[in-house]
Amino acid sequence: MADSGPEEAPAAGGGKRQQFGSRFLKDPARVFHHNAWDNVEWSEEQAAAAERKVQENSSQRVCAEKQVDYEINAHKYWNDFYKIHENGFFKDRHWLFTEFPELAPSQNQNPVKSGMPESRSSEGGPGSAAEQHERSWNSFGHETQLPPVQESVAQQLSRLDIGADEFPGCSATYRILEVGCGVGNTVFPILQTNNDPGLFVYCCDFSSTAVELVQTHPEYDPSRCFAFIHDLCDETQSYPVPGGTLDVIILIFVLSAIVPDKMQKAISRLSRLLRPGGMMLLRDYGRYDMAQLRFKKGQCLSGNFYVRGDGTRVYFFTQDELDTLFTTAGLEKVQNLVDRRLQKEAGGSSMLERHLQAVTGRRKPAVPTL
Ligand SMILES: C[S@@+](CC[C@H](N)C(=O)[O-])C[C@H]1O[C@@H](n2cnc3c(N)ncnc32)[C@H](O)[C@@H]1O
Repeated sequence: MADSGPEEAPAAGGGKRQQFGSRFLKDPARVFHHNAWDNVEWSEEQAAAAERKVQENSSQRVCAEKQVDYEINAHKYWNDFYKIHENGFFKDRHWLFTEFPELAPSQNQNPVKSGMPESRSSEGGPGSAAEQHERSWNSFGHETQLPPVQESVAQQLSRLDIGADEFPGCSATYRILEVGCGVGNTVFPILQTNNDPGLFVYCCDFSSTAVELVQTHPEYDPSRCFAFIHDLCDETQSYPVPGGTLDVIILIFVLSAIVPDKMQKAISRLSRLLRPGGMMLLRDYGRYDMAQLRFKKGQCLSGNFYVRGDGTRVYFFTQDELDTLFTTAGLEKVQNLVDRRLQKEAGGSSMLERHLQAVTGRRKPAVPTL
């Protein structure tokens, strides 16, 4: 599996790594001195070549019958992915805390809140193709004894024997939810790094195999974390927290995995879980990422949406599209950036990789009702 996940660039002056990396290519003759450069712009010819490549690989679409299969069995394709790869991809997320300082310790400036939200929204109440994946994930060991993760959130909550006004993490003062958490490559670094006693981390994925791997991780601690199975496109499933109670929602390479016409509703539902001033953090594939350029004819589902050889799907965003999705969901833009990295390939040729770094957030305070 090729790994185009962000690497650590040495910091300017030997200090802390700067946001989005700081190894800039000032002298083109030095391009082969390092295997990655930050913030490299394409020439007009390169941009035109990328556009041609996408036109070419989009010219033949996957048939309707297969498209339906990829949609209704999406969770099964991801289960198969995790059954094959388990948690075997290792890459430390050094960029997590530099690019998303909201996840680092000492972010909990909120006055101690009661467990209950200001208001409840309708969300409330407990209620190998692998090489085509252009990034890799952290590796975590796990034990073999598995908890009953096939049960719904409601069943898990009833097993916890909590009342209707209580929910996991209800006494926490800083609540983070990661959606599409996979095997916990973001969740565990947060739990390891952020020792705020008021922190509680929720994480979900629609792959039961992935959630099992999180729940059986040796560092999974139910007093600090709640992992559950959840399909972010399923409007009939509720989240295990009331509306308006989350400080941060994280989406890392997950929005791109869902069908584009379900994205807006998914983001809008999530937005309602944020407290006023809460943040939604997203990192995902950008348009013309080299992963997009590498797709072959016959793998395109719809514009800029493709299926990999293992049946998992991926969309490539523009900044404007993300801006519309987030602002329509009632969020105000804090930051929306493209991370442009030039990665030198083993063969010597080089390509540009773009990962969108869109940090768009701060839910507007609710309009007071008369
Ligand atoms: C590319 S992986 C990223 C995993 C994780 N965020 C990370 O960066 O390690 C995409 C993840 O999204 C999950 N996913 C895809 N569609 C989903 C959906 N509709 N609801 C919940 N999770 C979904 C997949 O199971 C998979 O774990």
